[in-house]
Amino acid sequence: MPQQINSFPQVATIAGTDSGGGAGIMADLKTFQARHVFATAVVVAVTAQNTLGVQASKLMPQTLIDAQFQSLAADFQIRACKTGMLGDSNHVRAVAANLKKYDFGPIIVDPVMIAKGGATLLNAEAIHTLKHELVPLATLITPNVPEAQTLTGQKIEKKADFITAAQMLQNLGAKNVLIKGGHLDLPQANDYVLLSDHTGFWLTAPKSATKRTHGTGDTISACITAELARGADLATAISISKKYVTATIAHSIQVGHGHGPLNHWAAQKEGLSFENI
Ligand SMILES: Nc1ncnc2c1ncn2[C@@H]1O[C@H](COP(=O)(O)OP(=O)(O)O)[C@@H](O)[C@H]1O
Ligand SMILES: Cc1ncc(COP(=O)(O)OP(=O)(O)O)c(N)n1
Repeated sequence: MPQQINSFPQVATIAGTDSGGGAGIMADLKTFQARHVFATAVVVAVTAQNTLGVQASKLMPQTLIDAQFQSLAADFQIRACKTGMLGDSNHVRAVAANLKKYDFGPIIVDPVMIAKGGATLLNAEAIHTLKHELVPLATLITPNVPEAQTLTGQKIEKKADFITAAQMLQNLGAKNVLIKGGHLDLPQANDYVLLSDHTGFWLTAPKSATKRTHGTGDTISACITAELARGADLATAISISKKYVTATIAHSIQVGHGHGPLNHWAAQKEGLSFENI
């Protein structure tokens, strides 16, 4: 009898590494593993980083970016992918060109700009390039409040501002929008979702009083990528991912001396299976 080939959902992160293990590709890989998908990665940048900040970083040569995409496309069936730290204009352009060339399924664009410690992860010129060349390719864009404000010019303070900014991001070409509200000084972590059919909904969770939030944006976007690859519809993938990131923040682990990393085992710790968190 021929051996049955087990097709396992395969995903890709296209982003930067974090030597401290809390954010970027490292957070993505931990999330993918926890959410039962097979993780692959295109390394765009390498950072020397820990929970105290980014000490150094370097962007990969563009030929190596192209080669990594080619390697993945030649051997894997990538069902969904996400982008993170892209560094500069040329690298945003190179990633956009590869995402047009290869079908990696739904594209989740996390428009990472500044690390929690304040380091710039996307320069000013690259913001313009991202807005015009990568955002139009996005199945879903997942900015935090400062990133959404930068991309739209819309100040975000109250609920109506989230809705206006989300509509502006759709006008830039993103099909669906998730604006994450974790940066606002509120007792709740409120996020707003605007879907391609123009319906919107809020996601709300209690805000944990902790500074162990390094990699929250990476984790929620990686979880959405994983859930889409496993077959969920977008609204369900986003709702599951909000629950997952909330659990990883609420059950924090003591690692490092600054903005600590999340607990990617949190769902298991709560006795929640990967299907029903
Ligand atoms: N202290 C917190 N407690 C609970 N949820 C949080 C907390 N901080 C952020 N979140 C949630 O984590 C996700 C990402 O957070 P946010 O800080 O807004 O974006 P980013 O990590 O990209 O800067 C969002 O769902 C947000 O609501
Ligand atoms: C390589 C790399 N990518 C992304 C980030 C951003 O992480 P962080 O500052 O914790 O913010 P969120 O992931 O929560 O948006 C990074 N620091 N390094």
